[in-house]
Amino acid sequence: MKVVKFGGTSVASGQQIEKVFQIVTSDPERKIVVVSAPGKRFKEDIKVTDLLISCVEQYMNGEGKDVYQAVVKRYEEIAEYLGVARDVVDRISMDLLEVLHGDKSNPARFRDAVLASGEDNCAKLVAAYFQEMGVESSYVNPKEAGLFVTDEPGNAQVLPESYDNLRMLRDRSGILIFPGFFGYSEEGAVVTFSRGGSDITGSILANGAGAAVYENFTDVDSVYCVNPNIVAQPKAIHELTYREMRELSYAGFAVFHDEALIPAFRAGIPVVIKNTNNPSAPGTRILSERVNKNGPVTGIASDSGFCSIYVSKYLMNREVGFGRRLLHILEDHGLSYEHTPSGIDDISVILRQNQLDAETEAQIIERIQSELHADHVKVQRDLSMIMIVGEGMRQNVGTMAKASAALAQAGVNIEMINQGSSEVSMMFGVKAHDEQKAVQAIYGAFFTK
Ligand SMILES: Nc1ncnc2c1ncn2[C@@H]1O[C@H](COP(=O)(O)OP(=O)(O)O)[C@@H](O)[C@H]1O
Ligand SMILES: N[C@@H](CC(=O)OP(=O)(O)O)C(=O)O
Repeated sequence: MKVVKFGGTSVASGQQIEKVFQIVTSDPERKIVVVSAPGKRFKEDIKVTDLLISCVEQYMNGEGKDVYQAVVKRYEEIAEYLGVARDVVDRISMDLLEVLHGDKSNPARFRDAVLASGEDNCAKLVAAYFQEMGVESSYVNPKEAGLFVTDEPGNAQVLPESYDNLRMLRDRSGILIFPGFFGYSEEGAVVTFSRGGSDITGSILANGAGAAVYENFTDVDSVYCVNPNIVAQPKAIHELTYREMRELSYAGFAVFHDEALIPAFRAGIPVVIKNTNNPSAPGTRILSERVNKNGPVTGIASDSGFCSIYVSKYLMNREVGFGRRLLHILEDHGLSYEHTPSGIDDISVILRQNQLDAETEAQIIERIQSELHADHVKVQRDLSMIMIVGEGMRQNVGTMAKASAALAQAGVNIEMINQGSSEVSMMFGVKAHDEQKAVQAIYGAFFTK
């Protein structure tokens, strides 16, 4: 049995959902189908989830209804194209209106309820279409199926008991259409995963239901060794380990959510990334182990929006607890960090800069100076992190030298280097305006020579 997930681009229009139908019904093993909310139909289009975010703002501020109408229009157009009965869309528009008029006393909860409706309504529509096509199928609600999550709005994590509950899905007949992106807290509230989280739902279901494989359908033939929006027609990756993919997704490969690997990995279920628009292409397989047929580097990922807090103090190396006290200050301000490259007398803490407003920055600098007696504290904003990943890097000498030489040749100044302790990754920090140039230079050094 297979669990199959279709991303936003795969359910963006009636034409796309026809392809979904063909793909699902062409293989009797494809039994559990996870869908996202309708995504972009063309480059400048707006995803339904993004429309719903605007809807939340409009309804919180008591403004107009035009975004609500734009959301309903997306479902209307899909239903019309597919010939789905009008009352299905009427129900969708009434349900969404009810959510929008619901309790707003907890804005994060209200937001999650509205955002989750994007996938929930899409699953209802797809199930109705499959039924009209004469295929036994049903919409499955995550609460009824037992997908329970932590009560962290916009950032839920699956609760372990969900896996046993979801095993029961195996016994249901027909094709099950399951909305991605959200589950329910133990108190019964809708809570979403982080953005792109329908990938996570698919992986949880694959684990719970004991699937033989988790197929993730998107709009590219494979995972490429570099973001195709940065390098034109990059090399395709045919096989990756879970560890490589987790590092690459975490560092910027938006094609698959980094938190979606663990549930499949724990159950040893292979993940296959495939293209809805070209389903016969073999795609990319993500497995526990692979034969290393490529060079030391498997992929190069990058992401912007980071800042670093640089702290120096003479004899820092001898001061027991310095790092702990520094991180404790960040913890007090509710900040999470990504990396901590360090030297003898200095340490940098890298964070996502959207967490650090000017006021928090000033408070933190003041505390580091007064409580830790640092010699120097400096915050640098607008950094990008570039991650080079590959299982083959463990046995290879000179990867760092080759990458830094490529950056020097391209005129990119390296702000910091961190050799990942996992031994399969290394990271370079550069100024955000150098990100593309840096990725292209490293790609050139490892993949075109
Ligand atoms: N290394 C990569 N390989 C393939 N695609 C990538 C990579 N990095 C970024 N992407 C982008 O990820 C997109 C697919 O992810 P996403 O937009 O979330 O699709 P979906 O609608 O299926 O969820 C691709 O169209 C591509 O632009
Ligand atoms: N629709 C949600 C969840 C998701 O996974 O979407 P997509 O499959 O389009 O990445 C989002 O936009 O975040």
